[in-house]
Amino acid sequence: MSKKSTVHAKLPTKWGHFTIYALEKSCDGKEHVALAMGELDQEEPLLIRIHSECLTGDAFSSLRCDCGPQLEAAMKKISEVGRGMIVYLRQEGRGIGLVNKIRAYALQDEGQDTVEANINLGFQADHRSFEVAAEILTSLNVSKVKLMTNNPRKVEALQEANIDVVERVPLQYGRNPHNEDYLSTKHGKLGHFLDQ
Ligand SMILES: Nc1nc2c(ncn2[C@@H]2O[C@H](COP(=O)(O)OP(=O)(O)OP(=O)(O)O)[C@@H](O)[C@H]2O)c(=O)[nH]1
Ligand SMILES: [Zn+2]
Repeated sequence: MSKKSTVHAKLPTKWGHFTIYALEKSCDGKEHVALAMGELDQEEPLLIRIHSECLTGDAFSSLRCDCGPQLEAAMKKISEVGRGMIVYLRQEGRGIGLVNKIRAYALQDEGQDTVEANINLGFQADHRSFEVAAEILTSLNVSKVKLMTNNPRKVEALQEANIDVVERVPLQYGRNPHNEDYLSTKHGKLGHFLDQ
């Protein structure tokens, strides 16, 4: 990714002052975002979160998933440390898009779990690639990280792309009666590290 394809500006938030990077020319053609705080290219590993877009959870406080509380917790942790980055990937619905995610929700309303719904719509259980996250990190000179996630695939994807993941920081927030089944399916079928 060339430097020309990245624009940045100040972004004051509830959790302190970030710099927002908007990335125009990622390998998948989507407009991804990075929110950064502090010096990025120091030897000390950077606390980061790779967050997949969830309009319903991130913007509308949906209780069907855990995305909103995870995003808030990650921004808060970064502000406490004073240094870190959120890589916000435009991978709505684990990569199937918003309309298909709502189709999947409709199937879940009829009793299917999150994986069965994806498969019945003709998609993989998880349609994402995290290659683009590594591309973004590299373009911003980040090579050594502590990764906030419960998803082992994110750790593997960064390692495969030669990003040094020195620690996985668990990010278990936002469990509620509406997302109990969703979280247990993530644990049982998608292999997420989640306390049951
Ligand atoms: N297809 C589909 N996508 C969903 C569903 N619920 C949430 N999502 C999407 O799932 C993505 C978040 O993935 P999760 O599996 O919750 O978590 P993760 O990113 O794999 O792992 P963490 O780093 O631990 O949060 C977001 O893009 C959401 O929009 C669903 O029922 N079906
Ligand atoms: Zn969500």
